[in-house]
Amino acid sequence: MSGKRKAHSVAEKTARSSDGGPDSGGPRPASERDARVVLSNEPGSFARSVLAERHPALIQQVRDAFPYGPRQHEALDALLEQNDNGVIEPLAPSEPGHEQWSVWGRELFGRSWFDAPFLWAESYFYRRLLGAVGYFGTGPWRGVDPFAPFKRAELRGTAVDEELRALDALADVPADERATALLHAAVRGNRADLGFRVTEGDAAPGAPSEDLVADDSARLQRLLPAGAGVTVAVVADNAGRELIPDLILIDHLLLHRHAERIVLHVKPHPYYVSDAMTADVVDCLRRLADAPGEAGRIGSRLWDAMATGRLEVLAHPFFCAPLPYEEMPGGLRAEFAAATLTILKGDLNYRRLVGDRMWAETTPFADRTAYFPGAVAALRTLKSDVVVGLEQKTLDALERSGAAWRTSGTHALIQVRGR
Ligand SMILES: O=P(O)(O)OC[C@@]1(O)O[C@H](CO)[C@@H](O)[C@@H]1O
Repeated sequence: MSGKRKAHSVAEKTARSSDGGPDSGGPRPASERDARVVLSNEPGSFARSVLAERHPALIQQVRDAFPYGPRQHEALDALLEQNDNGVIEPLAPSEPGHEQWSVWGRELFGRSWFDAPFLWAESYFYRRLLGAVGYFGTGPWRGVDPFAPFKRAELRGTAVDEELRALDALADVPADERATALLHAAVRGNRADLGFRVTEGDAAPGAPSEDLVADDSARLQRLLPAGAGVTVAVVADNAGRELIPDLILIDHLLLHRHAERIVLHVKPHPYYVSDAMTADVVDCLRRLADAPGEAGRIGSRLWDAMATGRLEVLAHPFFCAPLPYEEMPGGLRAEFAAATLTILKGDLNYRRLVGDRMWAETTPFADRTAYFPGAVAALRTLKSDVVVGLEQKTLDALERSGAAWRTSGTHALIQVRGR
């Protein structure tokens, strides 16, 4: 497993010069025609480090976390070998999702994992990992979340205790200030990404160097005036230390009538290590409700909101698909269209929202999200190369820093496109 990645400027120069394409050293293109799809075959690139370092390390962590039998170990060995040196193989016909993945992978099977689009390769890696440990099988490991130990340990940790205790002080802050604080806490919570920590280290959310490269928080709040009786969709990302602040923000929006109803979209099965499923929502609600003080009051209100339907959890299969949101199915599009605002959390959702391409960083966020039904907001810690909507002066300052600002998790953004 690697240590810290080299400063992105080295990797980026390598990546930009390697293919001689529009990204070779010059400014990145804004048009979809020219902005190349992120692949994992660029030497020194972040995407390559994920497949070459993060995935093997993750396989080892999963092996160590469970007393799997010979069958699971053999399947994990095979996945590791494929990931490192082999080619992409289709799911067995007996595997759930075989037909769908046969369509999604028809032009990629037989090619190196590194030559497939990064978004696709990573999504398929997690599907193959679940297959290897029997998650979708008919045996005793069916439905056993291979990432549950990591998510559980994080949720039970003392860091969460401290974050819950801090809510007591926040209870006395004026409501509008509290809203801004909770919005920023939800963004900082996105650093709590267990997959990210496999190679980037244990960066705690809210580190002092946290810096917003774009902040549309005021515009977001203007979209949700009190008493408007609207529905808000929240597309969750990670469980634990990200989902807790997300739920606290949701409670605030419901309590102060910034939303009459909130739909929380989670993953239908384990994904990207710490991505939240319904079981993780329940664990977080229990963690809140069992806590003393303001956290307990929040937990009780959210529990009641679930009972009355003001808070509803949905788990659409599309959230584990290797596709951009531009290709979302009609039913999900209708869900988002019915919401006054859809808030997407996290880095992967951002990549799927704007398109996993090396866009010019100043490409307007509104351009890249024009297809999305209704107003949309992204709350994201930067943990991968894709970024749009930056002002030129912000980009120049970030580039001058020479730091790996795109992938280190030290910077974040709140970007909004109104209706
Ligand atoms: O969506 P999240 O949890 O904020 O981040 C997901 C992530 O850890 O996985 C991908 C690379 O492995 C990147 O999108 C990002 O680094």
